[in-house]
Amino acid sequence: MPKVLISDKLSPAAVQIFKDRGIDVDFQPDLGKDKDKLAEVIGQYDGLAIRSATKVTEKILENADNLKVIGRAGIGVDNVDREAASKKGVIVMNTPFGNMITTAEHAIAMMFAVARQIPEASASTHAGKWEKSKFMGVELTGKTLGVIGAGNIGGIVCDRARGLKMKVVAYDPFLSQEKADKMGVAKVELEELLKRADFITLHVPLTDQTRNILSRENLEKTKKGVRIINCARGGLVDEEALADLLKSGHVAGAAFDVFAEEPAKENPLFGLPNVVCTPHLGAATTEAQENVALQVADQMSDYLLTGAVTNALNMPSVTAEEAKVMGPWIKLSEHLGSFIGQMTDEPIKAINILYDGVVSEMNLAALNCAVIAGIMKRANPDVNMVSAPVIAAERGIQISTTNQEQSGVFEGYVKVTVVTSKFERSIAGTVFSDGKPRFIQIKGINIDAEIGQHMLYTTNEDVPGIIGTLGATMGENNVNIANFTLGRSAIKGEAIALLYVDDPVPAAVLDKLQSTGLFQQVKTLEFDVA
Ligand SMILES: NC(=O)c1ccc[n+]([C@@H]2O[C@H](COP(=O)([O-])OP(=O)(O)OC[C@H]3O[C@@H](n4cnc5c(N)ncnc54)[C@H](O)[C@@H]3O)[C@@H](O)[C@H]2O)c1
Ligand SMILES: O=C(O)CC[C@@H](O)C(=O)O
Repeated sequence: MPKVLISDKLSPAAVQIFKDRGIDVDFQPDLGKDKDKLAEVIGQYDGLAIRSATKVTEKILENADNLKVIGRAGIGVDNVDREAASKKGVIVMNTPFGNMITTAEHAIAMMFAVARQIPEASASTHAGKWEKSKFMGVELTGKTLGVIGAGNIGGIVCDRARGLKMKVVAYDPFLSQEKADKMGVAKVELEELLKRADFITLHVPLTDQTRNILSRENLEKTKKGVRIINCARGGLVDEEALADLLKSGHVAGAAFDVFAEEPAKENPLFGLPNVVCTPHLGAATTEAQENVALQVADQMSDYLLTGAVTNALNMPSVTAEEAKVMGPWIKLSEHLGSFIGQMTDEPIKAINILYDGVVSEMNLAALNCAVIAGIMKRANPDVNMVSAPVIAAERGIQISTTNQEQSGVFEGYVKVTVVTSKFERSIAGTVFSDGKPRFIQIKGINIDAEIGQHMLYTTNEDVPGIIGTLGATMGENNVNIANFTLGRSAIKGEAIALLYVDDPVPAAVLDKLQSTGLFQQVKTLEFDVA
């Protein structure tokens, strides 16, 4: 039974889902804050469900020998070392939609709060003062809202702001003109947004491109009296520069939910007038927390129990239905990769994968991962479909794919070709109606080989006596043959044999075959047929 650790304060709904799905779950909501303890226990778990308090560092991952999936109940995964997770073969998934409405509403609430100085007016009223003239606000109607990042949350903010009769301008290099028109927003460059906006709200992830996007220089380009809202990530705005501009009166107000350092105990913005701050509450509603907890528990359970992949950031998605239909093709792809990997001692420069017929309509991204994993396992048996593409990219291996309509007698097949500086090698395979993968072509020679755990591959010139020699040598050495497949390029041309045997062929038997002088190549192969 797979075992999952919940190391942050997730809604109890998640615990119930895991239990209902037959997963053993440990709910330890404060463990995420104790990195030493987490590193000590993580090795026991197949899954880790988190919010933002748990930091999944390279060091934690080093100890996570059984971990298969990390599920973030939320959107931002900046608390997970994704690169280290990918290299370790651990899927990282998030719940991109569960808290988007709640967070967008928080941004709108922050905009109202800063426009009307509600927190300060409330504190003053609580204190028995009646300072009516002190808290003069501004209307939102007719004002221009500048939205930086018009994705899921930014898109909802645009929609709500239009409902408030604001003019909306959006800066997002990935927003198409068509989508902007549909949303009723003006797509602008950042410079123009800075010049035009009365309010600016940020909804981008923190990346190398967005870090400090509101730098001192950019803040100085804003309209005098602008108000700035950040409910996305700390680090997007130069907080020192913003504090200076608030003090000088250039910026009229700011509303921040996220800070460069969190938990924020000290910050240049703290204590300044008309700065509204909340402690990263963007996603903190009952509805959103329930949504993300249910989603993350379902997604993680699906993966651990069926292999279905949803909302993964380091692996193509595979639905439960696809996982079922594609299972044998994924296995075949891994075997094809494994054959090539075991046969190739040279550094690989490129991998070309051809998908023909029925398989060309499947989820090719997942099949590619399986081929690459099969190839890479030769060098590192711990490689899986998540880590293999990362390792291949690190090694500069070019991956290309072609898909074509059914071209021959098979309903579909996969052909893998690797290119090294010395040669090209290819192998093709298919899945028969019994759901069993078969090799159907090696080096352009047609065969029909069942795939077993232990196999022997030989190449030779097509002359009489080869079958007898192979059979007799195996028999004399007590190696039982389960299946024997032959193929040749032409009469007296190049010939190959694939033997599926019950036990690994001992090295002494390989030497004996080599010493006959009949074979160009004699090679044992192992396949993970489980
Ligand atoms: N405060 C909170 O509690 C809270 C809750 C949820 C999400 N968030 C954060 O909100 C942010 C946005 O989340 P989302 O779900 O809308 O993400 P999203 O991926 O749907 O949208 C992000 C948008 O940013 C755009 N973008 C990327 N790079 C850009 C750049 N250099 N300049 C301009 N635009 C760029 C993308 O094209 C995309 O449209 C994330 O950082 C997320 O972590 C915060
Ligand atoms: O879990 C939270 O409270 C914050 C979540 C938020 O930052 C997110 O990126 O989804």
